[in-house]
Amino acid sequence: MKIFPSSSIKKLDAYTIENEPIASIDLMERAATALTKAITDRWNTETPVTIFAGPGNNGGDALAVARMMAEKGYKLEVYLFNPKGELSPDCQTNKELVEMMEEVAFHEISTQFVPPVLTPDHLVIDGLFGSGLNKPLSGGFAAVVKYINSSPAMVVAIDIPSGLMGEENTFNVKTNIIRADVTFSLQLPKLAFLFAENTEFVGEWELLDIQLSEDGIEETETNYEMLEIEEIRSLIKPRKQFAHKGNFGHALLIAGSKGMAGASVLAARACLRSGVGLLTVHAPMCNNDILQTSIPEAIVETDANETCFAVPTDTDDYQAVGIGPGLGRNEETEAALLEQLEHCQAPVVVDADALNILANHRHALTHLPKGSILTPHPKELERLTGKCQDSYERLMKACELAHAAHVHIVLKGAYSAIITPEGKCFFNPTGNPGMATGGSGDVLTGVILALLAQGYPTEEAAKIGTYIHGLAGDVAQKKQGMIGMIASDIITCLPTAWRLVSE
Ligand SMILES: NC(=O)C1=CN([C@@H]2O[C@H](COP(=O)(O)OP(=O)(O)OC[C@H]3O[C@@H](n4cnc5c(N)ncnc54)[C@H](OP(=O)(O)O)[C@@H]3O)[C@@H](O)[C@H]2O)[C@@H](O)CC1
Ligand SMILES: Nc1ncnc2c1ncn2[C@@H]1O[C@H](COP(=O)(O)OP(=O)(O)O)[C@@H](O)[C@H]1O
Ligand SMILES: [K+]
Repeated sequence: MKIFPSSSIKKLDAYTIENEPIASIDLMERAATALTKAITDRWNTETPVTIFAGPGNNGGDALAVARMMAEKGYKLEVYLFNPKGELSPDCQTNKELVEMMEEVAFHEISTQFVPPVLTPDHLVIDGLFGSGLNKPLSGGFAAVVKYINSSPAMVVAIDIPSGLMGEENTFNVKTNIIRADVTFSLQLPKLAFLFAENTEFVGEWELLDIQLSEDGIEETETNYEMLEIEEIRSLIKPRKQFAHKGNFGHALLIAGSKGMAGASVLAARACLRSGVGLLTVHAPMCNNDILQTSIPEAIVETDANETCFAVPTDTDDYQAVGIGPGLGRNEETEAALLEQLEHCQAPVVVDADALNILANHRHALTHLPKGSILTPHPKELERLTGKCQDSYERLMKACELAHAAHVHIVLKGAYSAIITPEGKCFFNPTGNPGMATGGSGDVLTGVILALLAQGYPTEEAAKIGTYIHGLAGDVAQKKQGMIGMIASDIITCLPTAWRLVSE
């Protein structure tokens, strides 16, 4: 599913109007019908409703919703803010229709605004501004937003909370943004919905289908997309009847140190549960017995060092290398990692401590093997790029890094972003907060490593791996609950996740 910036949404709107064809007022009617259904499905006619409409088409939507809800018997009060004495044509049309309805208490505000009483029983519908917002709210509009936010009423936002920009909010005035409980967004999600710091504004969000032109969506380019199960399913290669383990690659995992054998065990198990033909784990001597007993399917190659990774190994026989989980950061490991990366030909998944080491040797970032993937969580990314003020800036910096280093980046978290060197971002919808537990990231490294070893192109390996990892987390959450689940449960649920997307 594509995610468009506000500028493209306008074009898509125009494309639909021209090519369906449909009059813009009828498209607004379609949006309002979907919005009214979504709202009336949740709140009954007993709910006192106060609607705040702005001068543009977001306000037009709100006024059309007011008319439709009044027709269904809701008791409504409507405030239309028109300080410039200028409304969009469709907003004007809907104003005239609402004005005529006796059952609606309608107020058009040009200067003085006496705020209505809002109780905890009230439902506020926010239709002040939508995708046409072009600067932070200020003056009278900011005052209305603050009033709504300080009220005890439930708030539903139409399309996007008023005051929130669709993409970048780094320099926005946060106090002047509606804090919605629910956002009913039209057709496609906005990039801003995917950022943690915006949940306080967006609340729960739901998409409403208003049948914007499918051809228009297809033809309109964007750098942002949400992954969907159908795409992942189409990427997974079926196994041939006469397949043998040689067809599924030999992966090398360089992981673990004294006290952190667990990270290597988790990554190795996840790799084996993701279809790899053979797996060798390179580990310090002290972890040999742990690995041999806990993962009989893996081959263990011991480092010359007792407690940490210190001697680079030959990677010629491997189709992919995973490096980082539980590696530690001592000097010997640092030197070994840099040398290992310099001489490696196979694509590498670089995670955890390997990323932290690279943060101290940024020059090495531009010499990573072709097809490599970095899997940082936000803190690890900031060690590589410098501090970021918010998720949007972090995403932009990750895009710059992916471009400069010619690597793919999986920026982890809720809606993990898979970023290509060309600047495309694919957001992952699977996963849940139960995965915020030590070791979850090690599991992801193992899954992506297995896919690279099987010969999946880098972008596909990152997309499939991230999606499956989250899906396994969702299966684990259903079985164990968010609080009780641990990283090993994600591994246990990998087979079910694979079956869900491949059978
Ligand atoms: N997606 C779709 O296909 C469909 C979309 N639809 C709906 O249309 C909505 C978009 O409507 P829109 O383009 O008219 O913009 P909207 O947000 O109402 O505001 C524009 C007005 O605000 C003003 N303005 C801007 N910033 C301001 C500020 N800080 N402070 C003060 N004023 C400010 C700006 O004035 P300007 O600055 O340009 O003079 C202009 O007058 C969309 O969110 C959805 O609800 C559906 O109806 C049908 C299908
Ligand atoms: N709230 C969440 N929603 C979805 N996925 C999450 C959430 N929290 C964590 N995850 C996933 O869990 C993994 C955590 O990785 P990481 O932070 O590296 O953990 P660790 O270092 O403990 O292995 C990532 O893949 C991340 O996307
Ligand atoms: K709004």
